Amino acid sequence: MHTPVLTRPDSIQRPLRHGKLILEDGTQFEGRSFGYEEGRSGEVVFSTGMVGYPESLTDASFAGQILTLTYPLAGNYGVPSQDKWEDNRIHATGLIVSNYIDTPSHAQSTMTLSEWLKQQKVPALEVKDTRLLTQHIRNHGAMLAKIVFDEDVPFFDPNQSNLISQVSTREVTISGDGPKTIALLDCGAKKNIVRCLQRRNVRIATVPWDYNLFAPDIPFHFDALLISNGPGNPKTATATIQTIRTALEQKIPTLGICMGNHLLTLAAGGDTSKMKFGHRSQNQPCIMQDSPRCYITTQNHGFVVSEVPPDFKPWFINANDGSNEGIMHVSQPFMSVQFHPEAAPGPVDTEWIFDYFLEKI
Ligand SMILES: NC(=O)CC[C@H](N)C(=O)O
Repeated sequence: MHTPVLTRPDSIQRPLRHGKLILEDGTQFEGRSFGYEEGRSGEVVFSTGMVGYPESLTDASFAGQILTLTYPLAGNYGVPSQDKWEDNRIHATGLIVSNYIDTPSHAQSTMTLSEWLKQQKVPALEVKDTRLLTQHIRNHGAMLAKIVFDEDVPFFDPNQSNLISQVSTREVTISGDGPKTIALLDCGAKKNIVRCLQRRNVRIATVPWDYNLFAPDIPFHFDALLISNGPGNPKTATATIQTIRTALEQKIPTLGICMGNHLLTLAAGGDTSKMKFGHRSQNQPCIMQDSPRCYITTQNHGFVVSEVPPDFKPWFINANDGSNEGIMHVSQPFMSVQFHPEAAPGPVDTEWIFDYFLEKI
């Protein structure tokens, strides 16, 4: 009887190339490379989500960050086609995993995670003990780090520069159709924000982070403002903060998402600060104020609202650590959330935030 011979794909027998993850306090992790082999530096962060590496890597909010996945397997469902990504490229600076799986199995997979990282020129290491790395970040706080191969690279602090200007769109784009128009201030917007709005029959004018929405000659009329997610330190986006301030003065309904929560806070006279190690996962519990409801949310942020602006009240509070998860004006339709109602990846339990906002317009 014929015995089938099972051959392992060539890619499994890939040559081993080692690299190091070096933290700013000198801690080092040896790792096996499965991405592009060039040194890079940024801030090392961890995400405790179990899925969603295609969405997270293409989320511009991760620009400047080396993303550590605590779920022990990565790569096992491959990489979907570009229309499923959150932007048309990988934004994360690097990727750290425990076990890389080079034999994906998924109906929508078009390539392996390793092939994708190499194509996109993003380094990645399999360091095995991602638990130790994560405990280290939790104990000592967020820190700078670099992935190095043969040549050393200097540390780079992404929170000192305006990263939003690097990832925002350069042009005005009109999409969707409906009686109302939302101006979307693109600070690095995930594509699922526009997809969620398009499903709700609104017209969307996506504009650059520093676009002057109040210039007399802008080519569209808008009824409301949406401020997107985005990378880095909110205090560097001074042009966006100024635009939001004018929108509030003109009583334009405004919704902020994640970076948008920070920028609305700063525009309205509140304050933001950096958290010890941030929230990155798809199961962050947020309690809606004045209600018994707790929502399970997707999050990815290192900054937080530390001072709610005058005439605003907290809208959501994190059930784990009591931090602010959203604000709402006491009388005007101005609101923002720290989590991602557009999910991608993660639960869609808070997509109603879009409906709630659209009702206010
Ligand atoms: N997802 C986001 O918009 C992140 C906001 C900001 N860059 C932070 O880290 O807090």
